[in-house]
Amino acid sequence: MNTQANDKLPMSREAFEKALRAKGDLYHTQHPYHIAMYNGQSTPEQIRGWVANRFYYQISIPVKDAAIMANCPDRDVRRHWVQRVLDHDGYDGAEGGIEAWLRLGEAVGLTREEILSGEHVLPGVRFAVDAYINFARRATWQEAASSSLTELFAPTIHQNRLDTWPQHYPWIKEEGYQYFRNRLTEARRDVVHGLEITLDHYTTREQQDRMLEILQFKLDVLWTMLDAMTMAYELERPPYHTVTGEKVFHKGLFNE
Ligand SMILES: O=C(O)c1cc(C(=O)O)c2c(n1)C(=O)C(=O)c1cc(C(=O)O)[nH]c1-2
Repeated sequence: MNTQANDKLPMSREAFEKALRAKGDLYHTQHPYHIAMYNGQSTPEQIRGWVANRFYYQISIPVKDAAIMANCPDRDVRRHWVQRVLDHDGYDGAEGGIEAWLRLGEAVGLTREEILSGEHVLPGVRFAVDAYINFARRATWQEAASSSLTELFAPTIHQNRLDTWPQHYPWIKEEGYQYFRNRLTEARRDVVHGLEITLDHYTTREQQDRMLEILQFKLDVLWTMLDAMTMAYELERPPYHTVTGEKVFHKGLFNE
């Protein structure tokens, strides 16, 4: 049997979806920074560092989604996709995810001003998030859309936080948890649409393999953000720590 030729056969829709879901093994749920957070081993400073840094991801998501729409000539897709921007930015009658994240920030003891200033955002986090935005700007809309599919694995991580954080961190105010609650339904809905686009679009084996690389790229973005936070808040080696304790790293250049 010529296995090489067989290797090139496209995966069925089911097999392709299974291969995508298998990437969940590499989701940032497995990162030691996250493991520490839901095992109750994180200090308030580590939680605050995570919330302040993740804010940069939160404000970048709608920019990324608007970039996807800007490249998409399909009106039906845009009608669906625009909901993601509204989910984060909010609209009349709905405060949106960015506002909910700011409340999470306040609930863990940060001020709105310090979150909004971006002063805590580490260069490694910025570069990782910017890579995601830039990918969405340059890729085809289908490729950019499918890169959101790490969201397949996100409801578990949000639920996990809701299940474990209140017991471990009684000092976090209850109103901070609304973001995670909202995402349980929003992410599940996003995934249905993202998966439909992805399973329809990648039909040759070569394309399917490329899509798995795209998903790996996105996993790399998420993992790298936590690596930067590990250096700063666990190993206490933030950038320039050999020179100064000041947060001298750049801010205010992009997306702010
Ligand atoms: O807290 C998390 O672990 C997590 C992960 C992800 C993800 O997998 O990219 C998203 C979110 N949260 C999230 O809240 C969110 O709105 C979101 C949008 C997207 C995306 O790629 O379009 N990912 C994520």
